[in-house]
Amino acid sequence: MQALNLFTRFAPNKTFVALILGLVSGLLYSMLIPIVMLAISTQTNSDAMTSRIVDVLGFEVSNWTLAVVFFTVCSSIILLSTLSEIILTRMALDIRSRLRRDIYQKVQDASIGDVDKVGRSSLLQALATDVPTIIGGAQALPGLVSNCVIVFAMLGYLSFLDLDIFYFVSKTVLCGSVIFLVITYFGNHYYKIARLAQDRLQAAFLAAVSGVKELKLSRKKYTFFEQKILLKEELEVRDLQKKGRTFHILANNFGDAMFFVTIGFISFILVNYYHFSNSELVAIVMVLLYLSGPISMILSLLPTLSIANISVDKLNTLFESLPSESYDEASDKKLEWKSLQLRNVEYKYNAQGGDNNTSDSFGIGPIDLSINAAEVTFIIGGNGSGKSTLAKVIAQLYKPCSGEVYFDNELVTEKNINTYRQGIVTIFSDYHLFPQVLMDHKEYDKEKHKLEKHLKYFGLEDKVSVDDYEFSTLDLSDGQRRRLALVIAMIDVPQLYIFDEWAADQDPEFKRVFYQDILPYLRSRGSAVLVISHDDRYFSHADKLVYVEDGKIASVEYPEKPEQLEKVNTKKNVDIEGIA
Ligand SMILES: Nc1ncnc2c1ncn2[C@@H]1O[C@H](COP(=O)(O)OP(=O)(O)OP(=O)(O)O)[C@@H](O)[C@H]1O
Repeated sequence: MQALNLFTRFAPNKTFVALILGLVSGLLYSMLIPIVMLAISTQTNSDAMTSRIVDVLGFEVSNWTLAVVFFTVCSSIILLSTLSEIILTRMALDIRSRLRRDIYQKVQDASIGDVDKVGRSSLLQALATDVPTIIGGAQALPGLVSNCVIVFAMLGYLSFLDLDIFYFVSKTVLCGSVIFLVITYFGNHYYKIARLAQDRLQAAFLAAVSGVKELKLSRKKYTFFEQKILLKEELEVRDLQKKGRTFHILANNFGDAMFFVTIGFISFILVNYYHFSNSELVAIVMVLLYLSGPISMILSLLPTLSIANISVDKLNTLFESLPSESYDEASDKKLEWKSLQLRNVEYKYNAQGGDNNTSDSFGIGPIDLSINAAEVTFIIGGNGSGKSTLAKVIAQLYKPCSGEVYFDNELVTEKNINTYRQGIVTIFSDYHLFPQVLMDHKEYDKEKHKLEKHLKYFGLEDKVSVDDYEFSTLDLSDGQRRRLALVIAMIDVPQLYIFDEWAADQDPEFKRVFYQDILPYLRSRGSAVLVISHDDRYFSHADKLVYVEDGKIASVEYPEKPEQLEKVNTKKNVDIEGIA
């Protein structure tokens, strides 16, 4: 029923209409047999028949009134099923799009820590598997309703034909349903485990794609990875789904078999105990045969709905793992500040629970630190000392477990965090380059020229151009990609820049340009600039040097400025001031 709840939540009107259409078409379908039976039974009265024969387009039509009713019902069924199919397809597409949008939104609103914990593979699997499975369930629903209506109406008609046979068939259907549900339960159980295994398979596949170079260069590693990880998950999913599907097929066929046994039992055994007239027996068997179609439909649709329910459960769990971290709708208005202060701030990975919640998970703090506008602060320290973690707390991407963050005198809360984030631009080591310029039309027209100047300044003008919001290519060297990221970052004038080892893969010339030209330039525009660096040669260019050791601030220094900064321009000799 989770699937039905989801549909009524996302598309209440369409779900309602689709169910009503299913119900009405079920009722109409169930009218066909009584109409035909009535037509046949009236044929026995030949006088009445002769009087009712009408000539239509050269054909003799007996029982004219019933014929009109029959064709009206048939045309209504065709009309309703066409309408229902259109509504259903549109509803399915609506729900699919809503579910996908909900997933995008959840990822956007959740904390980085939660998104990391859930992982790319689970999110992709939700999009690739759960959403289509739920849509399959949505499409099965009206068919299920209409077939249930046919079954109930036909059972009603059977009770009118013969009460004893009705009781017999009802009891058989009830017993059959219980056994069917028990067998289906086992099928669902395997599908549930298979669904969890699919997440692991997706993770393994992503690893195989990301690590294709490493695996290609080592047959030994590839064999181990393929046999022990990728194929292990692949075969597990396959085997679990096979078991699940087998139980579902058994349940379906058991249902069908039960039904045929019932018809046979009535036709060959019960007839000997009850005295039916020939026409009664024909009517009963016709009703039973007619019932077999809808019952078989219900039996095949129920597993589809059960699997859709498993996916709804999975999606709900995913959504619960991605709670919204703030209720602040970021405003476009930039909040200006002169100083960002961390007071007694602590952050610990996996602090909110989860499988990896071990007491020895890494944490930083308690930390007291100020980052000031128009100041270049370097964060330095050994590998794994917590520099990037600290930078992510400063960027308001990681929420401190304790302590407070202030922008000037304003405390960061769930109400204002998104707005403060709008004034921060970062290039972390796992930065992402979008192939498009993410600006609206007005801003793009205004900034395009500046973008082109920046590309030239960074020596990229022969490599990348921008046309109609699109970069011509992102197939660049690592150093060039980072330069392109900086080109984009510099378009804006944010309150705070954070660069995490930006210069690590730059050639010596661009390293110098970064430390000696770019950082002072960004500072001169009034931004606070935070740089994580291992380039000790340039530490003297910082206004403030924060040394981090084992998640804590070991020292803060204010280096003497070198008297004469070596002024070096890019290959194209464009002055940094010229790019503004
Ligand atoms: N997503 C994560 N989940 C759990 N622990 C993490 C995560 N990212 C980093 N860590 C832990 O935090 C520690 C500090 O990592 P961090 O990236 O902050 O170090 P760093 O000082 O920037 O190192 P480097 O100079 O090598 O970039 C690491 O030792 C690692 O164990």
